[in-house]
Amino acid sequence: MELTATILDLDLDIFGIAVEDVGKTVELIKAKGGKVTREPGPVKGGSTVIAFIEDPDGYKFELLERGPTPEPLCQVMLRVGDLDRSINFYEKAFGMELLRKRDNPNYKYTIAMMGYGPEDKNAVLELTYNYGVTEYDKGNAYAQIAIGTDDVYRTAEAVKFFGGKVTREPGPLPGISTKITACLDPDGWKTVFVDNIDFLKELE
Ligand SMILES: C[C@@H](O)C(=O)SC[C@H](NC(=O)CC[C@H](N)C(=O)O)C(=O)NCC(=O)O
Repeated sequence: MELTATILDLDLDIFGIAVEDVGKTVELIKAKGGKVTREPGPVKGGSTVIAFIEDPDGYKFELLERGPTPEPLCQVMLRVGDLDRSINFYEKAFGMELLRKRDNPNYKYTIAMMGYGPEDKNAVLELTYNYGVTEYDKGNAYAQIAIGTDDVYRTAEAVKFFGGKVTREPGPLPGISTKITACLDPDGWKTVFVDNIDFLKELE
């Protein structure tokens, strides 16, 4: 079995990109030789027009039809094995808000949108629970999301307290002194937290 294909065919996350016309975007992608894996049309069980595409490495992107937005990279979808456990973790340890929850019994899944502000203006995490599926293979291609924090030390404490695993203790990165910490959520999905002020200094 070919390893890379196996990993990328598994249940890796999907990045969501908001575009104003999914049909036109898909035409452009096809014209440039890109791969479209799901043609434009309403999402099953809903009305939002979506399409799926893959980049040359096999990462999946969902195009979602929306009005203009300051943040087109609008979602990262993570499949989780226990939705309430994940909602609780992202609320308490990461300080996110449950923006909405939608059950789709016809297609046997429930999603919970988690974020730091409304979905039309901020990138959000889309936690997906497939009925009866409690574990996923993660492969070794996808790495992490990064989130800014005002205090990496307190963040790491909160992560430990609410059931996450700190994989990189908080502190400065050798060489550039930006403070970071890294952790796994209860499903093993990784996040790196970066000190907000240190990060801005890196951009100077
Ligand atoms: C608009 C917003 O609600 C969506 O795009 S949901 C997309 C939908 N998600 C799922 O089906 C999640 C469950 C699935 N079993 C999984 O694990 O990915 C989706 O992908 N729909 C596909 C379609 O063709 O409509």
